[in-house]
Amino acid sequence: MTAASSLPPVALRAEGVGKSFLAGKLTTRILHGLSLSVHAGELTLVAGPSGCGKSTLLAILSGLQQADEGRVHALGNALHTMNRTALERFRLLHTGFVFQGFNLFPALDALEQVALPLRYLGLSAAQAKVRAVRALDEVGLVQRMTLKPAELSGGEKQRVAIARALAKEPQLLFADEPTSALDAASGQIVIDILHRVARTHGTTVLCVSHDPRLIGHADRLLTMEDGRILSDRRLAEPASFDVETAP
Ligand SMILES: Nc1ncnc2c1ncn2[C@@H]1O[C@H](COP(=O)(O)OP(=O)(O)OP(=O)(O)O)[C@@H](O)[C@H]1O
Repeated sequence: MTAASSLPPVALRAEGVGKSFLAGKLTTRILHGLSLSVHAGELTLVAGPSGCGKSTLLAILSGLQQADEGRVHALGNALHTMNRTALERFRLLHTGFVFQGFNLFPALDALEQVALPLRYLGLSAAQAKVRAVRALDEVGLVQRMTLKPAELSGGEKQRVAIARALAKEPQLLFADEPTSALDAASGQIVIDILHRVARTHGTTVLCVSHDPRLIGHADRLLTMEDGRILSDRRLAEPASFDVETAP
């Protein structure tokens, strides 16, 4: 496959996805028969105004929530047919998450934060430590791995959260407003890391955000409004792709 002339394989596909929420007695439709494809090894950014359904879309594409209608395929798996247990297993094996609020344990140091989920994957303590150190090195935090969240800056906390997600070596990385709580410089570092992860590991990175600083760093920008995709813009040449990085 020649990189510049064709797109990488599709890692995530939504077809006719609809979602409604009940608030009090009122049912509000959030996603309106939305369809999209996300390609492997790219950083795809979903932008749009607050409340347009970005986080709901991310939750459905990652198997955190189920759509009311439509079909969702992730790495070839039909998420819309899976029960809760199967979805949990899918997420454990294939996905990493980064959220605005970091979601770190206050009592654990950076190394422990990153190593802990690896134990759930069945790695020994020694294997988990090796992988955790490697992931912390990748985000430039190996020198600070004995520090707890209270001793780290916001940007550093988010980098620990990214390292925790990366250490699992997921094929899919989902980021929900990863830079919103950060100053410009820290936000820049975080988005650079996410882009590099997509390019060097072939990881499919789907990021939802209304932070305009992210746009210049994405390979592709999808704009949402009122539960629909309004525009789809490619910002960089498609990622080069070969069988070694294919999901
Ligand atoms: N579990 C839920 N129950 C009821 N309403 C919900 C639920 N989750 C989301 N919503 C509503 O769905 C709409 C879309 O929410 P969503 O978080 O997907 O939007 P968003 O584009 O990510 O917004 P923001 O940029 O502010 O995070 C909002 O009006 C929200 O209140």
